[in-house]
Order: sequence, then structure tokens, then C-alpha cells
Amino acid sequence: MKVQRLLMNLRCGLPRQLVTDLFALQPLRAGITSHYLRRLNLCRHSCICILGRRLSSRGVIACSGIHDLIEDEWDGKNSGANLKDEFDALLVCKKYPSIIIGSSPTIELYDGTTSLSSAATQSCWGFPPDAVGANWGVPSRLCNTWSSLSVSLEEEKSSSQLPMEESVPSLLPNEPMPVPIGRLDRSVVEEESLDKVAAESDLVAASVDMILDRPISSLPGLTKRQCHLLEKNDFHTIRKLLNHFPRTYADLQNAHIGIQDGQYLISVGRILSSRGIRAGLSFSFLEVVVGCEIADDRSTWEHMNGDLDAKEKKTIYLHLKKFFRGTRFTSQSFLRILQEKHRVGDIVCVSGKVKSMSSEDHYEIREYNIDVLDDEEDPSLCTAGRPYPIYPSKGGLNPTFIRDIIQRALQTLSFGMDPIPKDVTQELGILCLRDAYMGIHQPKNIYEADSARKRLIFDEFFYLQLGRLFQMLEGLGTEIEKVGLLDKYRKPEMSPAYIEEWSRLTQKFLKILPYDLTTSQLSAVSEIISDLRRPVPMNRLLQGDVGCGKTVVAFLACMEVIGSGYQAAFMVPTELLAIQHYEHLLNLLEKLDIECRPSVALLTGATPSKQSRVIREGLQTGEISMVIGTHSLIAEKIEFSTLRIAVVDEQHRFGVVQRGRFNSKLYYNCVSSRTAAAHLDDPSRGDANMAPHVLAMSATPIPRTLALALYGDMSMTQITDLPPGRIPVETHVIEGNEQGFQKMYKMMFDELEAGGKIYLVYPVIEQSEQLPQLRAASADLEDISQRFKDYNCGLLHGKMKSDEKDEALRQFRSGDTNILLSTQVIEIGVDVPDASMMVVMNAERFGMAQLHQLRGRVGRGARKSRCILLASTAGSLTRLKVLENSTDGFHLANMDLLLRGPGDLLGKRQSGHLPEFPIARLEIDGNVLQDAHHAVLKVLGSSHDLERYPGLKAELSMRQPLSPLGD
Ligand SMILES: Nc1ncnc2c1ncn2[C@@H]1O[C@H](COP(=O)(O)OP(=O)(O)OP(=O)(O)O)[C@@H](O)[C@H]1O
Repeated sequence: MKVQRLLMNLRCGLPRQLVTDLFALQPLRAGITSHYLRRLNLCRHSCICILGRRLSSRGVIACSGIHDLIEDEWDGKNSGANLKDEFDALLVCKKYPSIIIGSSPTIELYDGTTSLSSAATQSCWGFPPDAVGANWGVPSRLCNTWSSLSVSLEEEKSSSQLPMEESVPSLLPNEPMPVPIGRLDRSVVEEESLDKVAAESDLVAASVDMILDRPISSLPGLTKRQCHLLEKNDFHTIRKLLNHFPRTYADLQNAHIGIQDGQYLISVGRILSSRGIRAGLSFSFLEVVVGCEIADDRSTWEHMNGDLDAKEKKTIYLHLKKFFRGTRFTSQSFLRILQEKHRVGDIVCVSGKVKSMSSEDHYEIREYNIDVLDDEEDPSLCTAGRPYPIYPSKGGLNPTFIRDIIQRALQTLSFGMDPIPKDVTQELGILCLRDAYMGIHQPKNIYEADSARKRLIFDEFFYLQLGRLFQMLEGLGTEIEKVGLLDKYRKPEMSPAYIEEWSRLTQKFLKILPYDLTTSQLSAVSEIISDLRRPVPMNRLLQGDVGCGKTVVAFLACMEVIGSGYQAAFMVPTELLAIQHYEHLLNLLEKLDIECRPSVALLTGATPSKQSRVIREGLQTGEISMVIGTHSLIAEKIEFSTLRIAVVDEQHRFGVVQRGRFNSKLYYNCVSSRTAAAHLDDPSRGDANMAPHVLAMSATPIPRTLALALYGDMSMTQITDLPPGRIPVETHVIEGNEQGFQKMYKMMFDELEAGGKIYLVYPVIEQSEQLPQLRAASADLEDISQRFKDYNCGLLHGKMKSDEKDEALRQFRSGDTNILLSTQVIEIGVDVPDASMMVVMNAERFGMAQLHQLRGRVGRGARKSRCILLASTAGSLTRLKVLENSTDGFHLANMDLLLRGPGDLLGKRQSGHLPEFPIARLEIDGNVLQDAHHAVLKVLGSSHDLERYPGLKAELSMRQPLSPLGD
């Protein structure tokens, strides 16, 4: 009776088949459990119990149905009694708290027809016997690297160490072979072959779901406490755990070729001392000295030959320092706690920028990471030549424990668990899912780690696009429409609107421009205008390198809608840029006849409230045709009369949500704008309630298909050429020593003498005690003014009031100031065409993409321009030299990858220019995205509703919705 009640209550939202099975007390099918019970918030453990197999401390217990479960429960309590009817459902609920009787909401599910073969069912809870390809043997001694540092370690073993040899029963006897790597000819793989693998995916569906989404408690050998710890830190499932990727990899052989000042070093060594030192009344510091054995510089040629053992070695000493200000940090107890955080003798991996100290082979690192590696018993430490994964810390979990538990989880993976059809992975030459997880966590070499990263990135892009296109297909009624949509993505069509078809206002605006548009500017405008004519909202990305002239293209698009009696909004990320665009547009419009001149307003956070109220009213009534501003344009109180286009400049700074807010800004009003009567081309506006068109602009070099990932169904227009007469900026990388500064001052003098204008860019506004090596804009103003007495200097930074900033830029533009000392506030969009030189102080502090953007502030006119990158250390010269040799944004993004190496790319992105994927970097992983796009079209082309790929469908439903894009 009570069992019936429990099942009744579980029924909400369950597919019919599952409920039938439950009522009939039949053994249940694995596919059903994975898809549906999870949606009722039942944790896997609970599901297992209901569905017939349960993991307990005794191992895997097989129950053939709910009968067995009840018997099992009852036997445990009341051995021998035959009182099943009196089994208390509450008992189950108490034991498995995620079963909430009677409170499960109805959940939208796919239809319940997904069925899985019995073979798949069998594989559910077993671990394949041969799942671990890489066998990490346990050598008897630590590798040679440690020999000279062999201070014996305490024998103490971490409680987190897990037994490695535990045998686990297997229910999946025949594992498919691993997918071979190698790119095949795409055309060879036809869609029919996908059909063949569809059946295989049925099996896979169960595998991936059952393997990756098992609760963490299903890992053998875990104690209750460890399990609780992991769950507390969000590692609820094997998937969650395996997606905790290494932050970087350490080279345990410390194969550095010399060490240069300012170099970012990752080194492994042993802690020699740890001291908390009181250095003043309110000042203390921690100093940890780590001794690392590295290859000696003098034997560099041997290193080149790869003969590491034959090389001479020497010990270097890294002094890790952390400073504390305040009297409370000087107490003895604090200092003791501080120094006890690090144990002398521990083997650690240290990373950070080094600075040489006065004694030879001693280096200081101030901003550092330190990770304790395993003790000498750890087999992975000794696997010579293998990159050693360094994991990001998580909720205070011991890194050794994280590493151990991940290795244990890897052993449960099987080759057949990949939901992506084998033909797709083979065609694209990417690893299978199991190899990717092995490769990222236990790479044999850095190339394997890189291939693994590629596959995982592929998945990020693949499921993102699959989800989007799948949803779009679902929304379409007929097969023809669906085929049409997929075709659109296969070959995006271009039907540009010719100049004669542009509105009269747009044509007039084109005529008053002081220059001719370049070919790609012209075709960009045509493409956009043709989109604006359609009765569906445009979603287009306008992309082009710095200074290629995107703004005027966007202005023309605005003129087109204004010419048809609508309004335009132009949103930019900074006030400075808003003012610049506003003034630029007003200057251009002055040349138009007054009667057809649109009214343009500027609205930023700094607009006085009275004026802002007038502007708001103007927008609401339609008096104002175009508004340029910052994010205040999407404030709730702003209402438009007939907003038809929203231009969003440098929109990586804004997210999907902000862009979407324009959609709610359409308050159609029959009163057309003031200018309408004068120049309306299209007075019959049948599409009045349509959401506005969106034109996003970006200067970040990204491949065409990346738009799909970033902007969903966004189309993309690229400006590929620069305005004529532009001379490439000449870049000089100079070391910032005394000699370097003198050279730089001389170049500045020459430039000023020749009538040029100079930007001096600084990493910080004020001098900082913590980072005394950084030059600061405010602090340098006096010195520069003294040095260049005959010239005027100005200052511009983010802390200034908006009118001060505006004034500083205005003076620089007009020539009242000749040198502008500034921070990176000028990075985006600032346009002073006759600025002819830029000097970047502490250039190594800036990312490559950022320097490329900064450099784009000069060379915007006909004058030959130069950019001087001053590097504080010799070590950073190599990276900066890349900028000396190239002005191509795509090339620079790729070089950035090569210079940093794949290991460092697993961490969070650094530049802040683009929204974050867990591990993908959009600037450089565009080709992977392209592959993913191709694969998605292929898969959906062969099965619009994914019915042939239940594994993919299940995986898609497991993944998070598309939320992280930029918001
Ligand atoms: N076809 C052209 N011929 C000559 N000059 C042009 C042309 N198009 C634009 N310009 C000028 O080039 C400069 C740069 O244009 P704009 O500011 O639009 O570039 P952008 O692509 O927005 O650059 P950024 O990404 O740096 O903001 C401006 O001074 C603009 O007036």
C-alpha cells in the first residue's frame, strides 16, 4: 500500500513507460532512469535503489526491481519476516532525503519513447576492466631531479591518500577500441554513415550518462567524510570532478634554459625554509625559500639536443615573499601561523615572475602560486618527462586529494562513452571523450594535453551550437523550413542593397563624408541595409580591425532607419567614446540641409538630470531621431517612440542580456519623428511592433563562425581593408633601462619637433608601494613636463570627472596639448587621427590583444606613426617583439597562444575582452568552433529532432543552458 503511495507521488512528470514499469514493479530500464528520475530531483543513489541496483559499502548489489529493494530494506531491519505491505515508504525517504513525497513538480520532458538496448543497461553501473589506458607505474625512487635535494621527508601519509588497486566488478565486457587520431577527408564521410553510428549512439547514450553523471559516492574506496567533502565543494558527480581541469602543468625536470629577470617561471623544488619576519612596527612579511634544481645555462646546447640527464645541474633559490601592513600582522602568533603554513621539506611547484637578488642564483617572487606536490611515494611525480597537472584550489581541498580522486575517477571511464558519433570524431581527427579526459588529467606530454584540450573545447562549442540550432529547429513547423534553416547556416546568402536602393537620407549622408568609403565599408553598408529592409529583426556583428572605419558604417545604418521615420540608438562602453561619436556625427551632419538633418542627442551617466529628462521626453515623443550614449540607454526609464536599430559598439563589454534589453524598448507611437515628414522614404510601416535590429561592433579579430557561438544566430559582416593612405605603425620594443629611456626621450623630441602628438600610456594612475616598478601617469606628469618644457602635457585617466576627461581629450585633439599622459582609458575607440606616436610604459603588463588595441590609437591618419613599447625587463622582450613584427590581429592572437603554451590556457582567460567559456579561448579556438559548427550541421541534417542520437539528446539536456555568454 505504502509503496503504491510512494509511486503515486513520484508520478508527476514521469513518462508513462516509467510509471507503468514502477507500478508493475518491473525491472526498469537504464535510459529511463537517467533521463527522468534526475528531473524529479532524485539523486542517483536514490534512483539506483528504486531502479534495482544499489551501491553499498559491500559493493554493487543487484536488485531486479522494486521488490528486491523492499526485500533488501526489510531484510536489513526485520530478517525473515514477510511483511512487505507494511514497508514504510517514509523509510526510503528518510534514508534517501532527495525523495520528497508529493512535492515533485510536473516537468516538461521529451516524449518517453527513448529506449535503450539491454546491453546499454548492463553497462550502467560497472566499471570497464580495461578502462585505464595509461598505466602509471610506481617507480622505486624519485626521479633524478630531486636527488640533490633529498632531505628525507616525514613518513606521514595524508589521510586523503586512496588505495589505488581496488578491484571493481565489470558489467561491460567488450569495450570498443579507441578512436584513431588523424584528420580524414570530410567529403568521405557521408550522412548515411552517421545513420550507422546512430545505433551505436544508443549504447553510448547510456554509457556517458551512466558514467559521467554517477554520483561521486559511487567511486569505490571513498570514505563517507571524503564523499561529504567532495559534495560540499560541488563535486557531486564524476563529470563535475573530471571537469575540474588542471590550471597548468609543471615540468618536473625543470628544463629551463637560463632564467631571465621578469620571466614567468614554473619550477619544482623543495621548501628549505619558511619564516614570518617582523620588519617594522606595522610591517611584516613571509619568506619561503624553495631550492630548485635546474639545468645549468652553460650546457644549453645539450638541452637543445634533449639530453637532459647529460647536462650539468645547479640549484637556484626562489624567495617567495608576501608582505603585510598593519600592526595586527606583526604579532608573534600571527607570524608563527604564517610560517607554519609551509612545511620545510615539502616538494612544491612554484610559479610567478622572478626578479634576481644580489646573490647569484637567488631570485625573488612576489606574486606567486605555490602547490604542494605529493610526497616521494607519489608515482606520478616520478614519471619522467610527463607534465605534472597543477589543479586550481577548490574550497580548501587538499590538492593531493583532488589529484588522487581524479585519477580514481579516470579509471571508471570507458572508450564507448562518447555521445558524439564516432564518425564525427574520426572525421575531424579529435580524441574520443575518454582519451580527452585522460589526456587533460594525465598527459604523457604537453601535446597530448593540447589535443585533449581541443576535444573538450570542441564539446563546449558543439553542444552550445547544437542546443541553439536544435531549439530553432524545434520552433519550425515543416520539414522544408527546417531544411531551409540548416541551409542558411551552411551557406549564408548575401543579397546586398545597392546604393540606389538606400534611403535618400543615407545617400545624402554618404555624399557629405569627407572621404570615399572603402570597398569593404561599402559592401558592409549594403549588407546591413538589405537586412534592415527585412521584416525580421537583424542580428548582425560588424567586425574589423582597429581603425578600419566601422563607426561610419554604423552611422550610415542609423541614417537608413531614420530616413524611414524610425529612431536609432548607439551604445558605447565609455563616456569618452560616446562624446567622441556624438561630436563626430554632429560635425558631419552640419553639412546636411537643415530640413533633413536628424536630431541627435547625447545621453550618458554624466548628463545633468534636467537635460536627461528632456532627452527622455524627446525619445518618447519621437522628437529625437538618434541617441548616442553609454549603458544609460538601456536604463528602465528610457522609452523610445519608434526604435528601429540599436548599434552596440565594442559589445564584448556588454552581454547578451544588455543587448536584449533593447527589445523591451519599443513603444510604438503613431506620431512619427520630427524629421519624418521631411524625408520619409517608407511611410507605410506595417512592421511597427517588431523588435529593433541589433548591430554589434567589435574590433577583436575573431573568425566568422565564432559569431555563432558568441551571438547565437548572428550574421557577420567583416571589414577587411583599411582606409587608403594608411601607413602601418612602426613598432619599437625597447628595454626600459637608463639607456632605453634616453633613446625613447630622443624619439619623442624628434616627433614633437616634426609636429607630432604623443600618447604616453601607463599601467597605473598613482605610484604604488606594492609595485614600485610600475610607472604611474600622475606621478610622471611633472617629470615629463619638465623634460619637454616647450610642449604642453595633459593627463587623462579613469578617476577624473567626466568633463575633465572630455576637456583633456579635446585639448589633445585641438593641439593645445602635445603629450597626453594616460592610462588604458584610451584603449577603446579613441580617435585622434593626427596622433602620431604612442609610448607604452611597462608594456609587459598589458596583454597582446590590449597592446594591439592601444597601438590602434595611432596611425589613424595619413601621418607615419610609431609605437614604442618599453619593457621593464629583458625577459619580456621576446613576447613584445611579436608586436614589432606584425600588425595583424589574427596573427597576434595565434602568437599569444604559442608563446604561452597550451598548459597555461586551461586557466581562466586573461584579457577580459571576450565572454568566458570554461576553457575555450575564442580568439584562438575559432577553428575548433568551425569544426563544431560543421559537425552540428551534419548531425542535425541527418536527424532534425536528434531521435537518431539519443545519446546526444541526453547529453544536451544535461548541459547547462546557454547562459554564460557574456553576462
Ligand atoms: N574610407 C575612409 N577613408 C578615410 N578615412 C576613413 C575612412 N573610414 C573611416 N575613416 C577614418 O578613420 C578613422 C578611424 O575610423 P573609426 O573610428 O570608425 O574606426 P574603428 O573601426 O571604429 O576603429 P576602432 O576599432 O579603433 O574604434 C576615423 O578618423 C575615420 O574618420
